[in-house]
Amino acid sequence: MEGSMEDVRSTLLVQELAGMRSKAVPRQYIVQQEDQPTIAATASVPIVDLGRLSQPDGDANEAVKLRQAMESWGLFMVTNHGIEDALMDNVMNVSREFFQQHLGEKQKYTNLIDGKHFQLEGYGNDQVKSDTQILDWLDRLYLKVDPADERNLSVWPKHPESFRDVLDEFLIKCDGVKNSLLPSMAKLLKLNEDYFVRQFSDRPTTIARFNYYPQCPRPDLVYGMKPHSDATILTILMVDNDVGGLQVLKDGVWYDVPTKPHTLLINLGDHMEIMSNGIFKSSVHRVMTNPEKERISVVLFYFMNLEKEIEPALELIDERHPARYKRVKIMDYLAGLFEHFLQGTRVIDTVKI
Ligand SMILES: O=C(O)CCC(=O)C(=O)O
Ligand SMILES: [Fe+2]
Repeated sequence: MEGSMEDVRSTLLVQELAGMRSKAVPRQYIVQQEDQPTIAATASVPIVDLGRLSQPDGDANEAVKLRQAMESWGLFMVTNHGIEDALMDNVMNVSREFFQQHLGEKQKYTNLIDGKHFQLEGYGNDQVKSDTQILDWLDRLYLKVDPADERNLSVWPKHPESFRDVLDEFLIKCDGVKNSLLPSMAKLLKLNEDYFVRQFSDRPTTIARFNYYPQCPRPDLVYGMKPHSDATILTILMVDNDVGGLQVLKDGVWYDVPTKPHTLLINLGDHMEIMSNGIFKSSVHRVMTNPEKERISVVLFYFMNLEKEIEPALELIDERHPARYKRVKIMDYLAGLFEHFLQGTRVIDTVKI
């Protein structure tokens, strides 16, 4: 196959593959012709000023932008969010330092138990389930950060030394950002202001995921991350200051999401779409690779308590507005996620009425 390099084990870390500086990529990374990356348009992704939005009487302009973002893009940028530039830079720096270490150091946190049994938490790549699976051009570190008493500290990096403290500080700040956004989102639906905040009141789960996308010789054939939507209520995403690559699908067209240093990106997840009975849209997004530059992103996935069920807010349902999604156990929802991701289909379609 064009551009392929046949003899490389699929389980190599992408960083190792990139280090070989070959002009070709192993065939496991090459997507089917009909799914190959296409040219994208540049988007005017909505930008919401959080300071203004959360003023006591709200700011009508910001609320209009938020509505547009929630109803059509499913993704928006947030400025004036109150997180210091220095903290954001620190999070990026410790993440970069982690990925730049020797492989042996990172393997201490591997997501393969005994070198073969895959677990979500830790450092490595996606679970490889079959020979025909198409792999993404990234390595990642995946940490469950909440509930805090469920942290598996054996996969939390000890180097760089400040990693844990910096992450903890960032988590607290991002929780504040989330909690300032949620009441405005509820207001747009005429729900009680604390409707969404309440969903997080009883042992919610938060995952931190650090994505590392090395340079890739064939951005035309390979994805950094395949198209998907997040199975969260919402996701906070901090992307590389100057290397783009994230794209979002709107009305059937892929748009580049421009980089804008020190802003945060908010992705609405499937569970927000379900709770809003489809008024809000979760974003379908993907990541392109870059032939010259590596890229890092830091992602916080916010779920409610995984033992619970999710359904459209009852306040939004009446005879004229029937429920558009079935009630579903979050655990069951998540169980189907990876398979759908590989197939390029969406779990949310399976719960639509
Ligand atoms: O790296 C990015 O910009 C996006 C990552 C992402 O979509 C994810 O981790 O779910
Ligand atoms: Fe995502």
